[in-house]
Amino acid sequence: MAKMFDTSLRIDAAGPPGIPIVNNLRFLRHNAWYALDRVATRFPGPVVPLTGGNGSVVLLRGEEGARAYFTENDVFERLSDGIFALPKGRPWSKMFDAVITFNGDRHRRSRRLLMPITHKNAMDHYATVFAETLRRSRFAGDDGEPFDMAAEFLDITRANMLVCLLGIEVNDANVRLAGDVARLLRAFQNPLVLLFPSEAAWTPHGRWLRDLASVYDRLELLIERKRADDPRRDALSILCHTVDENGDRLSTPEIAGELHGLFAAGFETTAMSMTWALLTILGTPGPVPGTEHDLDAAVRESQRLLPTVPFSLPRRVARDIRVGPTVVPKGALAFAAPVLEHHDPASFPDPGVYRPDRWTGAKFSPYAFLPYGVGQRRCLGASFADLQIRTTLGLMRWPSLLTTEVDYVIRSGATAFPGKPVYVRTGPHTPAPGPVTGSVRRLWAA
Ligand code: HEM
Repeated sequence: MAKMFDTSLRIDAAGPPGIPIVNNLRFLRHNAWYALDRVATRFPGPVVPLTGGNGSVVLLRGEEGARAYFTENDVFERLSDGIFALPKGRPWSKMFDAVITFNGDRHRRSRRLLMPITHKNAMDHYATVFAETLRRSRFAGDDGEPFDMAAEFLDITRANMLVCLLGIEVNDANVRLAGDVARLLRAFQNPLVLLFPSEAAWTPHGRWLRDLASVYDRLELLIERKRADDPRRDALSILCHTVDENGDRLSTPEIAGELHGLFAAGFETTAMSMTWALLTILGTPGPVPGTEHDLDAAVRESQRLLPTVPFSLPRRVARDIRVGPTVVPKGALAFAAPVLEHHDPASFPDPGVYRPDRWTGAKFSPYAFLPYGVGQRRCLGASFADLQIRTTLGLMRWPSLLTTEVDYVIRSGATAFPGKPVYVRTGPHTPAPGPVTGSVRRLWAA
């Protein structure tokens, strides 16, 4: 914690001054919108000291800021254990042993050994699974009963992760395993789990450690079985049988950590990207996408307008670095904000307007459109997610939108969810819904 509140870090960025500690507390009291609404717009340069008055938490923005943030990986280091400086070597540490938290050579090695899971042969297999999962979903029914599209997409992506990532069928025990994996990370954000680290079985922390051990036991058992089995096209089998040109391979505990990370990074994000895409398609008057090209443009435009990961995963600044006129101090906690870049009128004229045709023949800077980040740390599952979104929406008969008041809520500081269920109905089409209202309109203006 101490590092996050290092209000002694000096920074000289043009913009209004502030009182260091008061501003740090004010920043924490608000949700992430605070940075957008109140702070970022008041600082003109590529470096925005989010806490005002000191350099403990900074936002890097614009072409110059985003380029430094996403390409200077040896300076902007991914945090290994969330934003809290937790002690190392504890039972939970294995949860952070994955490509998503590694830096330097360790990061490069993990990425190299994970890459085969997105090779073409595997992707062809995944596409077949995605189509089959959609066929079994409520989107393929026509009973006319309303259902929550976000919840249904979560079921769909969970099933796809079980079959494509772990290579196991969708049954009760495996769905429970997926739920337990997802809960581990959520529990880590519960202050009761973190602040009272008693290992007694009845405490939240003790329960969490027990759950953690049980999840990792199940994953390691699965890995051992896959190693003994013939190679197959699911990602876990590929990882178990991948040996690089130097004879290097991931060990069983390493694969378990990676599976946890891949699941945590890919399950809710993909479901919410599909939710925002379907919402913008159904909630915009006019024809729905009729061709692959139209759908691709609609998905990109929804990812631009309502990004599922509006703020990047935080980095710690490893040494002083100059970005534009400002020196970002060593020790600062740094963010980039794809949502701000996506709404920069210099890159996207009328940024609040949903306009899929802006993608036809257009070329945008890789630092302006960042749904998956960019550079050496770009989302490792981006092609898996893209294929899943386009296969699922591409094969769907469009339902009707019933809920039109939708809030854009950032949960756990990372993923944007609708605040409440968003109901749709399949079957014969009902009249077009009224205009969509709610806090999504702060980004989706017209
Ligand atoms: C639409 C769905 C998804 C979105 C919007 C998304 C977005 C992101 C973003 C923004 C980052 C961080 C980039 C950065 O801070 O530099 C990231 C990293 C990552 N994502 Fe995704 N992601 C999605 C799906 C997936 C899937 C399906 C998987 C796995 C199967 C996955 C695995 C990862 C991993 C492993 C990283 C860390 C990469 C590294 O640090 O080298 N993601 N993702």
